[in-house]
Amino acid sequence: MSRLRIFSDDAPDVPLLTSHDGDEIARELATIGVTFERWQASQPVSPGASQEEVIAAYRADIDRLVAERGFNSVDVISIAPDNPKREEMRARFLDEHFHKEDEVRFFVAGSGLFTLHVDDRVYEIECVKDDLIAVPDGTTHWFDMGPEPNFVAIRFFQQPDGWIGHFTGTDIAQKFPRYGQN
Ligand SMILES: CSCCC(=O)/C(O)=C/O
Ligand SMILES: [Fe+2]
Ligand code: NI
Repeated sequence: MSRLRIFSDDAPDVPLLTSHDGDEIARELATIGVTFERWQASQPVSPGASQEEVIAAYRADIDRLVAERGFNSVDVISIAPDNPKREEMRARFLDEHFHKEDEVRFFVAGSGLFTLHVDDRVYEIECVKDDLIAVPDGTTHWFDMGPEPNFVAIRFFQQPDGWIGHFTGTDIAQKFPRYGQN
């Protein structure tokens, strides 16, 4: 189940709000310019589906988003718990960073934990199957796929070079819960 927790950035142990309600999550995130939606596949997506099959199942929503936001490319990233590179893949996103484009991800399967740092608040969002999150460019954040990562996600890119992270050098991400800690 999707979950939003909001913290003060100096109190990682005490959530100010916890919600599993999709409409409430969308409302809270909209206050910081983040879009949260739930999408339904137009046809079943089997566990071993190709990129093309995954994209075809969400074609209408993908086309809508591309028309609204002008993306240049769309790809599918997939990681299983036995991936031999899982530790380095996890580590890549664990520290606070931002992008010079919106970070837009749709979870076709599995889950992951996005944490956004906006002003003096921290917004932790557990995204699960069917969740779309769009984080505005410049928003400082980190992402934890957990020690046994398991997700398939569609990524949308505006810039031609794909994923580029700008790391802030802070240690705030280490002070907040890792995925699955609570
Ligand atoms: C679900 S893909 C997430 C990894 C990523 O691209 C990123 O920038 C996390 O912050
Ligand atoms: Fe990111
Ligand atoms: Ni709960």
